[in-house]
Amino acid sequence: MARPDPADVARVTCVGAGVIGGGWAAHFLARGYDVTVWDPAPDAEPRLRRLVEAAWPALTQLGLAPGADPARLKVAPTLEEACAEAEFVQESAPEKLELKRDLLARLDAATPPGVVVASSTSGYPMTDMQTTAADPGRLVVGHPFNPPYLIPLVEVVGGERTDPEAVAWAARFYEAAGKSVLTMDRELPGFVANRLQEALWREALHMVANGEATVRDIDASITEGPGLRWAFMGPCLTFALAGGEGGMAHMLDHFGESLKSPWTRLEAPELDRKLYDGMVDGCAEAAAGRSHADLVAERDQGVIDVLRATGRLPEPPRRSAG
Ligand SMILES: NC(=O)C1=CN([C@@H]2O[C@H](COP(=O)(O)OP(=O)(O)OC[C@H]3O[C@@H](n4cnc5c(N)ncnc54)[C@H](O)[C@@H]3O)[C@@H](O)[C@H]2O)C=CC1
Ligand SMILES: C[N+](C)(C)CC(=O)CC(=O)[O-]
Repeated sequence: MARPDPADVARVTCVGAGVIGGGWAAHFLARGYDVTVWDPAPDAEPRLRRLVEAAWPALTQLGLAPGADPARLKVAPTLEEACAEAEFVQESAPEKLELKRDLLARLDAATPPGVVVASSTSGYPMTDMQTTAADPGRLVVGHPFNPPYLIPLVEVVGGERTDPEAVAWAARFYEAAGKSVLTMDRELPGFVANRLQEALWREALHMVANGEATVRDIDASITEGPGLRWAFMGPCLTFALAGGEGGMAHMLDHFGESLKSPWTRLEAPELDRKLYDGMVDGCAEAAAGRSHADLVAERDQGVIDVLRATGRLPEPPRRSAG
């Protein structure tokens, strides 16, 4: 078994180098790891290097590990070469169940025995993805949030055939890599945060589909409203304060009944052409001329400012992982 101590990992492999795989690569590079990436798309490498370059100013503000350098990013020509010396593998391929199943089995075959392989899946239970791997025991979910180089949370959970030791190892590894870990002891599609986000998202889509609110209204209702509180106090404690000095007990006595009135729609709306175009056009209008790169820079600075303002800037890494 070639599973190093989580704090001693020096070489990480990222498979799939899109929004999330590229974001993971930037995070691990900034934390001083040697990062090898494999992605089958012909344009993957220039896309990845652009993403890392765009992320680096934010990462520099947060503090780089000694020796951290984008030059320590290597792009491998094959999956097998990418995994041959990996001490940890993060899979971030498209969210398609069959693809994940096949890919995780290939990663398992190509990675040294015992090394943990984590999937970035947004919601598939590992039990459904680990069905064809020869060693399903080392396969875990490590669900990040975009961008993984700034949002601390990663949700960690195993499947029915995952070795609990691999789950515990992954949690310790992510902590050593500067993440904030929520370890789940059972599987739940969508884990914790995406179940919450999806409920809100379904409702947003219904409101746009029905012409009840615009994309701008929906975004402003969060950024000018509950989003300000959620950055530092979750929905439960926030609502406990809605009960005044009576706290959550008074909140439930007062507003419990209204939960039964049909405020929200739990069925997803049909994603027809009209809704699709309404969301795409609404977002273009809300962007108000800002390019994708502008929005990424604005978001990155915003996250750093919120972390700083709420006293949660991560400790800068003190030593190189390599
Ligand atoms: N976009 C997001 O906000 C988040 C996405 N995730 C999860 O991360 C994973 C990746 O999503 P994104 O980065 O958004 O997708 P993406 O579409 O930006 O990137 C996917 C990458 O995978 C590559 N790819 C295609 N086939 C592949 C294969 N067979 N093996 C390896 N790589 C392959 C593509 O070339 C592409 O570069 C998904 O499981 C998704 O659910 C998790 C958290 C947030
Ligand atoms: C859109 N998404 C469901 C893929 C988002 C996530 O999984 C987490 C995030 O970054 O919000």
